[in-house]
Amino acid sequence: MGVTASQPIYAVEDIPGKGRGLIATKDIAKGTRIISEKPIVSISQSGGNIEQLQLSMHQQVNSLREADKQEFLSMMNICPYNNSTEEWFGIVRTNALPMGPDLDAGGVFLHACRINHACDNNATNFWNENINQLTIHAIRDIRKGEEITISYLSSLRNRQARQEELLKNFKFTCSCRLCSLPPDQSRDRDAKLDRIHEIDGIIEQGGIEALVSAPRRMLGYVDEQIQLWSDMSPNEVGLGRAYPDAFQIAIANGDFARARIFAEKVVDLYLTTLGKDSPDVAQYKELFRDPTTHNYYGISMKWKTTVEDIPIEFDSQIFEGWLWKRRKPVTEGQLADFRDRETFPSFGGLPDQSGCESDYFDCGDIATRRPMHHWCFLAEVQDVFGFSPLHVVVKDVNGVVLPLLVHTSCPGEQISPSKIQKGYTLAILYAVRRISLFRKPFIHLEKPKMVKVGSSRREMSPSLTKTCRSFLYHLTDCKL
Ligand SMILES: C[S@@+](CC[C@H](N)C(=O)[O-])C[C@H]1O[C@@H](n2cnc3c(N)ncnc32)[C@H](O)[C@@H]1O
Repeated sequence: MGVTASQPIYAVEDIPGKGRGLIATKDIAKGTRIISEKPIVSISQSGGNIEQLQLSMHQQVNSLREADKQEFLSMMNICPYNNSTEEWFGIVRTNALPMGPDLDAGGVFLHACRINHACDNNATNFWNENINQLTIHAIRDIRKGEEITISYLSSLRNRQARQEELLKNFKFTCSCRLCSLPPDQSRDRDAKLDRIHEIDGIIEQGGIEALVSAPRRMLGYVDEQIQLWSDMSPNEVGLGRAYPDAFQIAIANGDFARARIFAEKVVDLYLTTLGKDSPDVAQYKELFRDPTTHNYYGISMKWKTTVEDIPIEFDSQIFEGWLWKRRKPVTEGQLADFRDRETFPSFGGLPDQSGCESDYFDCGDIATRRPMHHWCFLAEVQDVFGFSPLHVVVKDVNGVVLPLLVHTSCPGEQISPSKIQKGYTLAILYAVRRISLFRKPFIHLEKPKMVKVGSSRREMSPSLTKTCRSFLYHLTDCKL
């Protein structure tokens, strides 16, 4: 992978209905670098107003070697013009590919700009900052005689959105394999692409905050995106966006093990699409070696793991389940697992009252939100100070001792004093943590029935009382 072709492996030819284009003159293996090229003309968005950009372009074109100038002038122009400056500007506008450190510049490349668009492109373009050149890599095996194509789109959307973007920006109607699918197949694909796009929006909107407040949900979204891509056809560029998201979710929560695996996947993908001399490959190789060097590391340590936590003997389905933290299907009557900190969170792991998205509720609105799964705060009672509201000192599942108030909205249904004693186990279903600056941490409950107390005197109750046991069955059996 990342191989550079030693001789040209393509020829520029006339392509019916598209002007000119690039045709493979040999079989090209996936990952091959087809082109590596410097621009002959470039303009940057930060290079001033339109007159200044036109002047710069004029000077660059006029200083080209005659052969290059003729080649530039033979390039396609989809913009109307009244004079040579406007004509040349139109050529740049039609052909420029993104380049520069922040991709805020556009460059005209003699070879790469002859490549036509396809929504199911077999090659991809990237600006490589290390070698200061634009690269084109094969993202699929390309057969001799096949046209080499890239994507002109900002992202792969549904057919209508793609057609609109291409017509608006490049003045053509795409008739690639994807755009020519029969309506039913196209509808099915479009629904998947719409969902991928929707998830992109959710992840972008959620920002760093959601990576920490709802990491499991966010990881689930990326998992869904990757499954959608695999259902269609593997899309190196789409996956190249999804895996870095998964990496960030893992490392923002201290999950070294998963972060390392995601970093490795990014390296594999980038080797194919960008090549081994790309700065992005170097960056993710370093993150694979030590994920903790990422600046998100340590924002939360909720999922703290080490490299030893990477499972080695699982079959691939179990491994994928572990990697994406997929919820295991529960069978009726199955007891909840005490070691599962999502089902039995510590006090610090409970959802808080803030309106933000969390892994626990279906939406951020306190009035209407519903639990997305079952969870239970378990704690051993260390001391009892009062009953209205319940005021106790407890030790949570992490062994943290803390004073705790349990408020309920129904004063008539307070927990009976006789039910709570030192050494008993307190179990609160769907507990929500509240912390205020001047008060003790507390848990507010809408329904006192959500509190159960067991008389186990053992540390953290593998032998809960019958009440608690049925309560735990309840955790896995009841429908939300
Ligand atoms: C950067 S140029 C590509 C090279 C160009 N075909 C040439 O002859 O120099 C972009 C223009 O090529 C044409 N083009 C690219 N992909 C196409 C496609 N799939 N179908 C039809 N025209 C296409 C459009 O006119 C578009 O504005």
